[in-house]
Amino acid sequence: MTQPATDHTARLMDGAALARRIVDEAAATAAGITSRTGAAPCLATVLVGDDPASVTYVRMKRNRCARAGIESRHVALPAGVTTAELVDTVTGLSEDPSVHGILLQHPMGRHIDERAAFEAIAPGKDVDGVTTHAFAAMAFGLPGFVSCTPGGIMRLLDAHDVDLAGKHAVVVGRSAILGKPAGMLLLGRDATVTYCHSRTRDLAAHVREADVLVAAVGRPRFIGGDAIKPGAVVIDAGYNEGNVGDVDFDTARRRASLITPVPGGVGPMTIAVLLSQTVRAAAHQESLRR
Ligand SMILES: Nc1nc2c(c(=O)[nH]1)N[C@@H](CN(C=O)c1ccc(C(=O)N[C@@H](CCC(=O)O)C(=O)O)cc1)CN2
Repeated sequence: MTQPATDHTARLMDGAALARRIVDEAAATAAGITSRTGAAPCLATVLVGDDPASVTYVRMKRNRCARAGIESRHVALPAGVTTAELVDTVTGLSEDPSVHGILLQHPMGRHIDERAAFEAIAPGKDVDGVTTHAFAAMAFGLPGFVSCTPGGIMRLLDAHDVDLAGKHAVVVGRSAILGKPAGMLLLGRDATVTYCHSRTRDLAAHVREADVLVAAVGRPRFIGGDAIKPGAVVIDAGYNEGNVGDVDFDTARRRASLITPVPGGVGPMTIAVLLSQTVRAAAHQESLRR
């Protein structure tokens, strides 16, 4: 993996192109389900409040669904909704046989118990991989739905033939739907995983040791390229305002062997995995009804 640190530019991992292929596959599966059952796979999207970034992400998800022949049923709740009301809404969708998958957009507001809200999603409809059930299955290496961004990261690594066994993967960030599951998935592929976070001492020293770096802190250009090990694979899962990642791309690409751009890297993969898992959920629910 060693590369000279000068006169070098990393190869881009084109998440947008790979996402298009995954969405095309999902569209073909959706078409089959629709012709067999007379009803398209259906994703319920639940949005609390009107945070502009969340509004945009949910709109993007619904647009991609429409293009893939997946119905999306949107539930917009006021910012002041209580946890109990949100749980009731999600429980109703979990019990509705015409809904195959549920997406509850995060963040939901500081007054909401997000864990309680996520846990109201029936495991079979948790196409966003946010429940304890999904996390445990993923951690044990059992089949199930994975959290979409970490799932997208793994698909990007596989598409670029990145061999993870024995490699040192450093995950910067420990959120329940990104950093933590990303580290577990890498561990499941025999990487040696270090988690770093806001209380980590001398972050740069850890980053320097990373063969594979996953940046998921949510702070623009937080990780400078100078700390990146020459030849490292750099996955930037940051989605900060202005489409800026967590890694300083211009300096990082001079040292990395492979790097995801922002935009066009991990972001589109997140949505592609959501659609792919939605049609899988619909196909599974259809098989149970036969
Ligand atoms: N319940 C969930 N909430 C959130 C998730 C999630 O997976 N499940 N992820 C993030 C944000 N997110 C999806 O919700 C997301 C972020 C960015 C993108 C994306 O495609 N970005 C583009 C650029 C955006 C643009 O063109 O405006 C890119 O990187 O190319 C998709 C999804 C938070 N919440």
